[in-house]
Amino acid sequence: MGTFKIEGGVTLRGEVHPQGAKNEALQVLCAVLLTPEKVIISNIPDIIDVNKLINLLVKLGVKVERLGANEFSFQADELNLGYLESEDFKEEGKALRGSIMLVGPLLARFGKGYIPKPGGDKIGRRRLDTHFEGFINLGATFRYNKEDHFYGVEAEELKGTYMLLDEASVTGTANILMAAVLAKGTTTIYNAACEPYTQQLCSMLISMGAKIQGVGSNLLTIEGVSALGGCNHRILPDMIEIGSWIGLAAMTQSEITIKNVGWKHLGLIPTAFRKLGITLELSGEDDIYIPAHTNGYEIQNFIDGSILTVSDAPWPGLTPDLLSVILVVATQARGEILLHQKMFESRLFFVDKLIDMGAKIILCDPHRAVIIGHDFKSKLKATNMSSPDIRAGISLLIAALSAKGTSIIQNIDQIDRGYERIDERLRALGAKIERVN
Ligand SMILES: CC(=O)N[C@H]1[C@@H](OP(=O)(O)OP(=O)(O)OC[C@H]2O[C@@H](n3ccc(=O)[nH]c3=O)[C@H](O)[C@@H]2O)O[C@H](CO)[C@@H](O)[C@@H]1O
Ligand SMILES: C=C(OP(=O)(O)O)C(=O)O
Repeated sequence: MGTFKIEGGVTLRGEVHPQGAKNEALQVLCAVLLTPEKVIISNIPDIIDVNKLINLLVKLGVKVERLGANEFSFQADELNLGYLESEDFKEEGKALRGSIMLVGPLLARFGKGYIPKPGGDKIGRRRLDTHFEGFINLGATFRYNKEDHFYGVEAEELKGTYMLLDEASVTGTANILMAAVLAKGTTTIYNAACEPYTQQLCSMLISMGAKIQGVGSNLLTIEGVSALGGCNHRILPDMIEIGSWIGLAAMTQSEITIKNVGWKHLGLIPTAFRKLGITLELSGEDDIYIPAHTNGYEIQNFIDGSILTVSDAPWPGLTPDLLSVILVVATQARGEILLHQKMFESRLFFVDKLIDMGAKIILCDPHRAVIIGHDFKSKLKATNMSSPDIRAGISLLIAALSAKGTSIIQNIDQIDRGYERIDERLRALGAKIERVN
């Protein structure tokens, strides 16, 4: 596991180009299994999780060709389904959360889909009921081997039906959708997740020949077709990375322009940062300009004067993946905030490290923290820390960049899982960051 050494307190300046969205990439890469024809995907981020998934596709027999730095073609015309029952798959398949979405397309096209309990961030319980209940509704039989945590679904034929999901699971909706596009008849998925990731998956599937209505809403109607064809698909900019750059600019009091952000797909993200008092402007065609916050930033209260609460919610609510960044940015704001991470129960424990660095935070319970900002009157102190999950990792990195002195962050694979060449891109803005060992 690698380590970052960061000399904090340096003001940054310049332009950044966001990478393609990790969570969309994981969905659309799985969708290549739905057709024997060639699928070309561009703007694929070069990050650990995505590369692991591409590697799994290769092992499954998908022909993968690199066409450019972030562009690949995929052809799933001769698959080696025996790989699904191998020991290697049991190991490799659990290395990331996104691998769970291999199941839906495999079930739809080949009548069987298997997966070891997938990994991903250790941020609380991450159940898979929604996924498998969806497949069962479509007519699949389900089995689970408790000893080696191996899941399987099989079906001779999938039949469309109405289903109301028990929660608007992002990967669950994508998985069921990819099964339903090749099912017989009409499937209706109510309480579907509608994040831009899933909207993009829908638009890719439609260009492959799928019939889907309700894209962008929580009611998807899918009329099954007998086969899908190839397509070209471009992944959106990563909205979580964009939010991370906004937070980093504010906290390091740096002037930064984020290029080609896909503003109309950012939902409440700009609003959430503005509520913290951060100035950000849509500039040029589709860029975000953040001026240097030399006078700090002041958290707004609610209209009635009560303390601002920022909480997550399924889309179009605020994504849970940005709350850790918002939390760290609040440690230098003028004012107080209550941060409520509703979805995950273990995502806030990294605040201990921020408290060690001098941040004023009260962790009320695993889901809620009160943050009292320093208004830059006192800087965070550099320290040694380890990245527990991807978003806590980037938040600790932002804290280290704004802190006084030299910090060490271990376990940076957690950051590399989701942020492409982050150290290189930070250095281009003037940051003093090195990858040591
Ligand atoms: C690879 C990928 O795409 N990962 C994302 C995906 O994970 P993933 O698809 O695994 O997350 P889910 O949407 O299934 O659920 C996340 C958590 O939120 C809870 N939950 C979910 C829906 C709901 O309406 N209410 C509720 O409380 C679930 O019980 C679970 O604990 O979505 C999460 C929620 O946006 C993000 O954090 C992850 O980055
Ligand atoms: C939780 C996340 O990722 P994953 O679902 O892949 O663990 C994330 O991207 O913040």
